[in-house]
Amino acid sequence: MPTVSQTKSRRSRSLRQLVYSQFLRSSLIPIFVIEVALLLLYFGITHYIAERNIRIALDSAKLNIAELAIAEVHVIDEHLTAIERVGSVLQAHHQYLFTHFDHVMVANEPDFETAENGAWVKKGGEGASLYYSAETIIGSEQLEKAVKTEEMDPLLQQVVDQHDSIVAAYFNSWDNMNRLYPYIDNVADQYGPHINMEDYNFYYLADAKHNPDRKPVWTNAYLDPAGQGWMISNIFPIYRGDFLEGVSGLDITLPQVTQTLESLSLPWQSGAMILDDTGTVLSMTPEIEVLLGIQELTTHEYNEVITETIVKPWQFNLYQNDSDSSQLLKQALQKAKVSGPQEFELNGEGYILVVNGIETTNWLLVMVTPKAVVFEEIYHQRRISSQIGYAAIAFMVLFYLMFFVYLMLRSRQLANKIVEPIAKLSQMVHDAVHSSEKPGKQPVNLDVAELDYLADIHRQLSEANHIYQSMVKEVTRKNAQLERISETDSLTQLNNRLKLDRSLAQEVKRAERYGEKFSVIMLDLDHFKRVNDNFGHQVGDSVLIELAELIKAQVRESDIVGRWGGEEFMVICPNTAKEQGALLAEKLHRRVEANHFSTVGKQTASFGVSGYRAGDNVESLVERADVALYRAKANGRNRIEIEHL
Ligand SMILES: Nc1nc2c(ncn2[C@@H]2O[C@H](COP(=O)(O)OP(=O)(O)OP(=O)(O)O)[C@@H](O)[C@H]2O)c(=O)[nH]1
Repeated sequence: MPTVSQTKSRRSRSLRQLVYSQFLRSSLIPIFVIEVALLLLYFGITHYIAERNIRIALDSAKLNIAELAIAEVHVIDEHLTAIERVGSVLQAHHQYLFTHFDHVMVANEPDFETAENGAWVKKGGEGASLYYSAETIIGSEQLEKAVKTEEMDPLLQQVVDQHDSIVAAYFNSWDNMNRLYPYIDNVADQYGPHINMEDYNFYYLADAKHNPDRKPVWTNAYLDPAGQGWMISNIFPIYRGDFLEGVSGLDITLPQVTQTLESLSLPWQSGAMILDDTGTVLSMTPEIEVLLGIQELTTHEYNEVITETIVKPWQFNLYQNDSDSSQLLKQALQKAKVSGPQEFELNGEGYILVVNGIETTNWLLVMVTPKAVVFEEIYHQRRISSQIGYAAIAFMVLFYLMFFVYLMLRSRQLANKIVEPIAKLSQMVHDAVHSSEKPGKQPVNLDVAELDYLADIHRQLSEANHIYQSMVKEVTRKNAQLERISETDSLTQLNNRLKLDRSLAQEVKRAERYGEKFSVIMLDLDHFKRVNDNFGHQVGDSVLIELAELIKAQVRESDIVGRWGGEEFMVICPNTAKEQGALLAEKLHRRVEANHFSTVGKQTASFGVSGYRAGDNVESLVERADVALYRAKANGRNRIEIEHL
């Protein structure tokens, strides 16, 4: 017998699934949606704030850097102006010397000699060194100049000794004389035999053609012939009247310029460089070296004599170097000149570039600031915000998983709480429907009031149903009893005429359908009237009862025996041909004849036998048996007659 759960419809969902899906819809999905929305909001807001902060910080950084750059330019400008002031003193002194050349008196004349290479130099090691190119013929004029310019030495010495940034002070004459402090021991070897002053920038830049205003002039970076490496010079012409006697100068090495640059208080790990008017990097801080991928020139190995101006290689020229970094810097620089601080990107890093002119020299101070440093704090904040966000996501996922498991368990519990009593109730109904047992009177406790109520109603219904079923059974039994009575002869307890008629009809149908044979025996006691007359009706009745039992005892179980009426009986023999029916009649005849009936003694009976023929009905079949019986009576009784063919 299937249980309730087994008979569950396949299309319907179980109550447990229903409860679970309701939980899912009403709790989990809304929570998930809200949490995702909150996270999106969080990330959106923090992103917006960070971007806004970056924009504000960028603007303020640009402003700060620009202001700072102006201040730094002032510092450099002042530095250069201070050197120019020193130069002016030197210039005034040298001009005075030449203006009053005739009156100059020198106490201790130095000794001179012609070096091996033909250059004419001062001996000794006192004051400044003196050099005359071998190409200049040393006459009295040259000797006088060499001697009288000894007057320059104390001031040259003082200038160099008192100013850290000035490494050398000198005077170069139009006829290729060089007087330079500090003293160069091997000056002839250092300069070589020939020097043509007009070939060097530290001379020609100050001449009448390049410097008609006779102002102090700053050279670009060049390689010092005097052996001090890479440097720049502040030079100024020395005129006697309109005649250019020569050019005096102060030397500053590039490392010193760089030192000045590095001493600037640059914010945010900014780098700085000074560009001269040709676009050559005069000096740069290490940050710019990294950016440009070149190393600043500091020292120089003097393997050869410097015979002309040697400027920095083309790689140092921002306009000529075609590397990506140089090009980027150049573009940013040109834009910055027009519209202020510029942003550019190099190797995935963002930078801010600011440029300012250094008035004194016409150079440019370029400051480059990495954005990452400017925004470090903001980036840090953003990283923290992101980390908080990711932690929130992780927490949310964890929480959601835990909540999911919790709700699943809860929903299962709830589903069980609802499902189990319903299943119990369903099983009860199922059992009650399929069981004949009387339902119990005890009320059922299902822990759910509504279900208990339902169960109680069901119990009452079951009780009523049980009573109804009992009544139906009783009625059925009575009906069956009535049917039996209606088909039974009350005297002999054999089948009555009604039952015999029904059986005959049934056998006729069966014979028609299956082609079976069957036969009918009709028997009638002979002269029964006499029994009644002689012994009374009651004795007659008992004779009939005795005969009924006798017949019953002789026939098969499958034969149908009945009282046709009065003292006339019938035996229906299914599946029995007429001939066998006749044999049975014979047997009955002998038994009746042999029987000693109580009170009345011997009795006889007459028999008529007929067999089913195709096309027969009950009437025709019975009539032929009846005719045969009549013939038996007519032929003397106590005999058997079989129907005629
Ligand atoms: N005691 C008793 N007698 C019955 C019953 N039914 C019919 N009889 C009698 O049976 C007798 C039948 O008589 P008849 O028809 O003349 O037949 P018979 O005397 O047997 O003569 P045959 O049949 O010609 O040999 C009548 O006297 C009926 O009253 C019954 O139920 N009980």
